Amino acid sequence: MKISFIGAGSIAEAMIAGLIEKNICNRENICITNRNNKLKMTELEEKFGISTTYDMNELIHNADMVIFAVKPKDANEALDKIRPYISENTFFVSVMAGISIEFITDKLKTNCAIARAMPNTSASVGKSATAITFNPFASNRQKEMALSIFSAIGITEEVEERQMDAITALSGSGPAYFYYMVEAMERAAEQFGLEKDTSNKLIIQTLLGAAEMLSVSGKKAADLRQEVTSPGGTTEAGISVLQQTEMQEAFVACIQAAYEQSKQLGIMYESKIT
Ligand SMILES: NC(=O)C1=CN([C@@H]2O[C@H](COP(=O)(O)OP(=O)(O)OC[C@H]3O[C@@H](n4cnc5c(N)ncnc54)[C@H](OP(=O)(O)O)[C@@H]3O)[C@@H](O)[C@H]2O)C=CC1
Ligand SMILES: O=C(O)[C@@H]1CCC=N1
Repeated sequence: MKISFIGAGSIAEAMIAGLIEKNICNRENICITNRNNKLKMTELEEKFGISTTYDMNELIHNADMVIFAVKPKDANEALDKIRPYISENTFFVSVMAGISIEFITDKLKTNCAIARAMPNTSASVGKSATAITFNPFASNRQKEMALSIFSAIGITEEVEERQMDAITALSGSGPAYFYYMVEAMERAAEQFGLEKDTSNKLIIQTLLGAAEMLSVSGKKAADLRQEVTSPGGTTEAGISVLQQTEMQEAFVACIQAAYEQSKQLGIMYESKIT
């Protein structure tokens, strides 16, 4: 199988790391390009043993899947660049936030198979939570291929395209919310004068353990929280501060803002169709 990437940033690199770890295809059959950052190309060649090229024909020709991973603001220019190399046989997989399949179809001017996917950077360790949707030109074989590739680097849910902005806000951006919370825990640990290595290990294991409990216990988050919260105890004292500061409301507003921004990215950059 040949998988090509257009865009060599955070998400492409996370996906490649995960795909290589799972031995999905020969390293040389993963090919990648970026706009002009040659240093990054060399770095990726050395790190992963994958192929790099600025020749769009080489990149797209015979690729079973072309994964499009540029920023929404660069979509117009990048789609213009690759249009001459796209045919009805191309399977185009966009991971861009906010940008619709309709926009991509209009830009590519070809009835090729298109998937819109939203993975996250935990793909790098095989733990992405990916949502995916397909246009009507995607064959069963192409759908199965995309599902198998994304499932190799995490879990995959097939969804309707109208759900993509919400999912982008929830699980696309999601890892960052947890990292942000960990940053706060690190600050607290530092203020207590705890040894950094020790506190980091404890924080990470706490996060992993809580995620595992949510995954396997079959209990709701609210019930698991109650189990930790002894009346008159430490957790109650801590959580009451989070309640006073309306932390849950802030979190909901955070995800709402990410959702609005995903919609806005579509409105902003799709209006520039040329
Ligand atoms: N980061 C994340 O967690 C996630 C990101 N996404 C989506 O993935 C996309 C990429 O995000 P991310 O990886 O963070 O972005 P980065 O900024 O890290 O990388 C963007 C890449 O696109 C390349 N690029 C820009 N213009 C062109 C062009 N005309 N032709 C070829 N390559 C080009 C850049 O090349 P150069 O460096 O040479 O300019 C760079 O390699 C976005 O649309 C984002 O919404 C989706 C899920 C998660
Ligand atoms: O922040 C962003 O726009 C991208 C999309 C989801 C995660 N990162």
